[in-house]
Amino acid sequence: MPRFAANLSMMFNEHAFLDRFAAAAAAGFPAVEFLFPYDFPAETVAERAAAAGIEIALFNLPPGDWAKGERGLAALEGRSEEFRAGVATALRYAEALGVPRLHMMAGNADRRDAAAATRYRDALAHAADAAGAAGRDLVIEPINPRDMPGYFLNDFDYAAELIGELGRPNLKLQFDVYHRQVMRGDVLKGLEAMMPIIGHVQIASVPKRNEPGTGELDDFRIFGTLDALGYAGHVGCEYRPAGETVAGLGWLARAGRRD
Ligand SMILES: O=C(O)C(=O)[C@H](O)CO
Ligand SMILES: [Mg+2]
Repeated sequence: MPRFAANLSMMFNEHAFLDRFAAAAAAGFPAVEFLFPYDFPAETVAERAAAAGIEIALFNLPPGDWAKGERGLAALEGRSEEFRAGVATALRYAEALGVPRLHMMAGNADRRDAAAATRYRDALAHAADAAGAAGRDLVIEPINPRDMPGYFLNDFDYAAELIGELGRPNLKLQFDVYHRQVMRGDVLKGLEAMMPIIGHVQIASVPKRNEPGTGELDDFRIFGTLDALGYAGHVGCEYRPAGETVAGLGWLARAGRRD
C-alpha cells in the first residue's frame, strides 16, 4: 500500500487548521500535506505536527494573492523579486518543519507566450537550485484547465520536457491522478512512463474530486500499480470528502486490505 498523506487543505475541515494534524494521525495517516503554512509561525506548525507524531510530506511555495485568484508567481511579469523572496520563505518553513519537498505553482499565464515561458523556466531553475542547496526537492504539477482556467502548466509532456532540459536531480514531477485523468487519461501508462521523474503523487476520484473509489477510475488498481512500479514516495489525498472526513475513510481500510 502506498504511503498516504492526508491533504489538510481539503480533508479534516471539521477542525481548525492546527488541529487537523492530530485528527489525521488519529485517523491512521502517517503523513500530511497542505497548500500553505504561512498564516502561522513555522515553529507553531512544527510543534503541532510533532505532537501528533505525523510527517509533513509537502506544501507549496507562496502563491501570490490567492484570494484575488493568483496561483503562483513563477511565470508572471514583474514579480520575480517577490517570487524569490517566497522561495526563501518556503525553504525556511521547510527547514523548521522537516519537509523534504516543495511544490512550485506556475501562475496564470499563456504557455504559448515566449516571454512567460522564459520567466517560468528561469524561476524554475532558481527555485530548484535554491531547494537543492537546502537539500530539498522541488516539484511541478500540471493542473487541468477546468479546475484552474488560465493556469500556465497544463500539460504533462511539457512538464516532463522542462524537467529533462533543466536536468536538476532534485527537480521532479507532481503527478496528480485527478488532473491527469481530466486532461488526458491513460493514467497507468503515464505513471509507468514518468515514474523516473515523479517526486510526488496525488489522488482523488474523477470527476467529483471526492474519496478514491467513488469515481470513474479503479483507484485501487492505481495504488497497486504504484506499488508494482516501486514508487516509494507519498500519495497525497487531495480530495474533498463527500461528507464528514472520517466517515469517508472506508477506502483507506480497503487499500490496506488490497481487496
Ligand atoms: O490543485 C492542485 O491539484 C494542487 O495540488 C495545488 O497544489 C493547489 O492548487
Ligand atoms: Mg494536486
